[in-house]
Amino acid sequence: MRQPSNELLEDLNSSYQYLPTVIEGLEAAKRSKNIVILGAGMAGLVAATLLKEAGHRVTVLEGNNRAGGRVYTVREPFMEGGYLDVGAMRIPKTHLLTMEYLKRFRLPYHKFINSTPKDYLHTNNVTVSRQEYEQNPDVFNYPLPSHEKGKTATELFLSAVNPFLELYSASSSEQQRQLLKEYDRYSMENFLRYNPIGRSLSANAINKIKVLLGIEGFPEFSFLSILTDIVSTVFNKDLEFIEISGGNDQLPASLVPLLPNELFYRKKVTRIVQDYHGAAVHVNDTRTGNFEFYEGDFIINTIPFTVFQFIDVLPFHSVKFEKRRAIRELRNVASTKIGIQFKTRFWERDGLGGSNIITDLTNRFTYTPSHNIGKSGTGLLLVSYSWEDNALLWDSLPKQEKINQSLKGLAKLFGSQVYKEYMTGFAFSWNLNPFSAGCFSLFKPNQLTEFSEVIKQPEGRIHFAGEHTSSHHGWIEGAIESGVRAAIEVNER
Ligand SMILES: Cc1cc2nc3c(=O)[nH]c(=O)nc-3n(C[C@H](O)[C@H](O)[C@H](O)COP(=O)(O)OP(=O)(O)OC[C@H]3O[C@@H](n4cnc5c(N)ncnc54)[C@H](O)[C@@H]3O)c2cc1C
Ligand SMILES: N[C@@H](Cc1ccccc1)C(=O)O
Repeated sequence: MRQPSNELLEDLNSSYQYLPTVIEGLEAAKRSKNIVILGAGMAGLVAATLLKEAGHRVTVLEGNNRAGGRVYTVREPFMEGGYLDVGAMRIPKTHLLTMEYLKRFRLPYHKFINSTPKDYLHTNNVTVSRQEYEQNPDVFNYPLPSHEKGKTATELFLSAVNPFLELYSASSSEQQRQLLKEYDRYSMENFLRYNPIGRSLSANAINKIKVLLGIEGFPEFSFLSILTDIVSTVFNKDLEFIEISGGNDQLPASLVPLLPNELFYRKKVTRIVQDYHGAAVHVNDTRTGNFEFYEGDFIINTIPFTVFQFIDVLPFHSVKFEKRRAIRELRNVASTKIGIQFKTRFWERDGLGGSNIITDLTNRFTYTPSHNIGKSGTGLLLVSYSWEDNALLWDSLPKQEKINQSLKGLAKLFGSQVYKEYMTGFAFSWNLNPFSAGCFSLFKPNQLTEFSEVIKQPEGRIHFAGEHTSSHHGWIEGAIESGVRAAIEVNER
């Protein structure tokens, strides 16, 4: 997909400003402070290491038994070194903060193949390659009016959004602010249906876009957020992606050794109490069952707002009303990933070494691995990757039934060989994960305008980081951006 106007993306992207701090570190602490950091995902780990390097005393409290959070690579129950990035799987090379950390830790990486002309696309019971589809966009027989025929989902989508992007690019800064406020009212569905600036699309054309551009699960979410977070990234064919060779969890794992005496696991935060003296964090140690508390001058919270709702913050009025509203209303969309290990890499016989298969089956997106292409031995497929409504469906099934159903969908593309090739499988629902209650934050209409600033503002001694407080929702880049921002804020207090 052609990148929507760079101007809109650059205006909404504020991570680049933090690159110097990632490279050079924070300014030395004027006064060493005690800082308690909640969560050892990428945001917490980045904030903690920067503040420790600057001379502060940090304590990181992680509720789970591992660091990394939503960067999560699964190696069990797979054999022969098979692994699956169940969380973050691809890193855009334009995500400079993330790329800087890969460089710092000398982490090996290779191209993540995000789409190829040979990708299978399967909708309305028709299977063709991406190349065939792009040559004949009507191959899936979507019932469309004549003026919408002959166009791919991307072309239909761009025909609807380009007038807005062009108006935005041609506007002054003040006019752009007004445009964002005005267009923030729209969900993706309503923008496409009632397009205030261009030609509205038919319901069937919108369905073609939702299925093939992956937004079928959350059309009621913000037009602007889906456009900037999703469609301009994972469906942008000009964007190059990489993955860390051996699993993306090596990135958080590289930060952990920098915190040998500061990082504590299975410390589930239950309460925060702050006053003009300082702040205390109450935890339940899930190993011993003991209740403990940790005191500090300041707190950096990276826990996603979803599960943060289970944490008491006292005194009640030390958190302003608008922040509490954002904590209640900001969603983490659901996502499920199902990985299956097979005896051979049978998909490579169809030329699908590294590919992104898109279907309207319950599997939705299938990715063949971008590593070990052409090598003999077992192969590990991300058989199903789904978001929001498409993902919630999978929560209705027990684990083995998830595996069986995803195999059934795969057999529609590769035949019954999938059953003979099957070795073992793994399924993970981020919606059912007690440490995130979802996959990544995504604004609903009006939340870009109403929440963008309030969600990252400190509340007394509590600072807020995490991908949801960043300009890159749903990306490691956003977590790093927010960790650096919060570290700068606390370092300067
Ligand atoms: C399925 C999926 C696919 C993704 N794909 C990509 C991708 O391809 N590329 C990309 O760049 N990004 C991707 N992301 C997004 C990326 O993984 C996240 O944006 C990033 O990892 C979030 O980091 P964080 O530190 O903000 O939050 P988290 O990683 O969620 O860290 C928060 C930490 O807080 C802990 N915690 C929660 N509750 C408590 C509590 N009560 N007490 C103590 N600790 C607690 C959690 O265990 C966790 O470790 C994906 C995410 C998912 C889920
Ligand atoms: N970054 C994740 C999820 C995501 C996609 C698009 C937008 C926001 C988040 C992925 O690449 O799959």
